[in-house]
Amino acid sequence: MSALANHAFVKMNGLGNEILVVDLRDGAAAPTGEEARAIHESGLRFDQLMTIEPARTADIATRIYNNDGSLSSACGNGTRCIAWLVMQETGKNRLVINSDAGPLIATAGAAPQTITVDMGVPRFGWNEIPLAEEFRDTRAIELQIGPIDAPVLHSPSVANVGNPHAIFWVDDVEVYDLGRFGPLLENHPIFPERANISLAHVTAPDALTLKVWERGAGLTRACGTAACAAAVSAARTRRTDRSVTVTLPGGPLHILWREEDDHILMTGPVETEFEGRFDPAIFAGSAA
Ligand SMILES: N[C@H](CCC[C@H](N)C(=O)O)C(=O)O
Repeated sequence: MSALANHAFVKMNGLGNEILVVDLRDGAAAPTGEEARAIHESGLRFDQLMTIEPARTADIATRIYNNDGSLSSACGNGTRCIAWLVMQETGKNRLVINSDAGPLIATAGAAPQTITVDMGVPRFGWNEIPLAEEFRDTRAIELQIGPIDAPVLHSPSVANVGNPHAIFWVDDVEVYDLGRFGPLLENHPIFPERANISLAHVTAPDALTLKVWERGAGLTRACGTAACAAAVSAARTRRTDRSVTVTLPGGPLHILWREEDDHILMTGPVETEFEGRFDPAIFAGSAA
């Protein structure tokens, strides 16, 4: 029987990005990808499942599962959610969180239930995204979708902010069928680790609108790492300044790509929805 049978969880969201938090500081084993997918498919739906785990060299550690069971090294909205929970429990207003993308610093925001996370430094090298072949200028790579002579989407910027992202620059995020193009681009052979796919519409030097097809999760109401990737790509292609408000379907995030050290600071809200325990029947079919 799975170690998660009857285990507690907290359902949260960050701007509507659905996050299921599982606190494993009681020593319970982390779920397998198959178990994470089984939880989602049981009807307890999420975009990402995030664990809270003990850490020797940080306040906590976390593991991030997409709802298809794949692991991600970064999740901005989910990191705000787990940081907020631990801050409520400990009274701390600053936490160090060990993630597969490295240590993240979370601090309590000025407004209630807002958190700022230092998401680290973006990487732009073709082999850091990663891409399957060399591209010297990752501000616009040769990738398009649609007829060769009249591509629907083309020349995306790519960035890695703990996970791989491709951002297509458009004049209206709603006129493209991202639900149809997203999986084709997510799984394109140019992305050996797949990629998160965004449509970005720059509306002012300090503002852009974003719509995201997430790797391993599909269309979501918000994606923190996509907001970070789009903000730094907009700045490096001189479309915006380094401090922008990114408006997603679920609402706005503020992103600052700090000049002095190139760290990305993401600020946004968290919301707690409900708590529960996993029905053992969820895991009946999984190998564990
Ligand atoms: N929703 C998350 C991103 C999850 C990324 C995941 N889709 C992947 O990279 O595989 C966020 O707020 O950053």
